[in-house]
Amino acid sequence: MDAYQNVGIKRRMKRFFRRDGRALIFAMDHGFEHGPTDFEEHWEHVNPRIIIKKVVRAGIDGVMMLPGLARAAGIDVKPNVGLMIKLTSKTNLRPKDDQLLQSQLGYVEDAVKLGADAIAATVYWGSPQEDAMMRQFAEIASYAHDLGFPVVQFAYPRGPYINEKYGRKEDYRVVMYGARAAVESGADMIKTYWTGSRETFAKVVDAAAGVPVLLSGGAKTDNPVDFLKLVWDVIEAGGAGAVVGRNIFQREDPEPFIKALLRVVHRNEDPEEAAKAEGLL
Ligand SMILES: O=C(COP(=O)(O)O)[C@@H](O)[C@H](O)[C@H](O)COP(=O)(O)O
Repeated sequence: MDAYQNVGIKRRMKRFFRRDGRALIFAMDHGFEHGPTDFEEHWEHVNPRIIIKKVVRAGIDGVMMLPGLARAAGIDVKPNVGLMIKLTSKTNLRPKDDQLLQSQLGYVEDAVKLGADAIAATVYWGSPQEDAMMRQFAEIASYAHDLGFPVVQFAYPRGPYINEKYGRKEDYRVVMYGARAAVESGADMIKTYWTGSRETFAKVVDAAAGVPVLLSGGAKTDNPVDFLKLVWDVIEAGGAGAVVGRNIFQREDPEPFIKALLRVVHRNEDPEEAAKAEGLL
């Protein structure tokens, strides 16, 4: 028989991942990490209750927020949608030397009180402050696991040595390294960068040794089909889906776009066909 907490972890994982083992998750921590200017293109989406209602209506599988935003809009994340609470962050206002550190801004207990289904934290692998983030993650993960919560690691290679050695943080060798480090530090889901090709992303998926790997969305593409194609490549490479922020809330009408993404993620639909089916083309 499974220990109680193992059942909790498995049940909560299913609130994000459908039977196909894939998930599309909406991210909304940008007001804190990037600043509210990220919402200027469609300013009404700065209001979490407005955008959360839209993404839930479109059929999103999960929503990721920081604790304070979940306090404002967590109630709009319907019970059939997974709620991921991220417990670490940083502002874009802090000095440059401190930009490579994510600090803890909430506790596992806060996520529990908010009705979370998963708990997330970022580690910048390769940062001069890697040690602090590793310890932070270990503490969060250990306690969350004891309570039956799956833990998500935003495993981002970032730091001067990475740039020196690999040229760019999206180099597959270093993304793969970050994904592996996430697995070995106890993550149940991994969110990371696109490596530029299916072949290289497949290696990241292999290095994750069965732990689901989700794409970190990135900047909005002007053509929505370009982003659908990117997510299609992730799926074809064995990725488990995507965590998407700007590509959703920076669009005037996010609902058909989310529906098209869901077609790609869950029905393996060709991106152009999915876009046509949802009236994007
Ligand atoms: O990791 C994050 C920000 O990363 P960044 O420092 O901008 O590379 C997350 O907080 C975002 O929520 C995540 O990147 C998903 O949002 P989009 O990238 O799709 O906007």
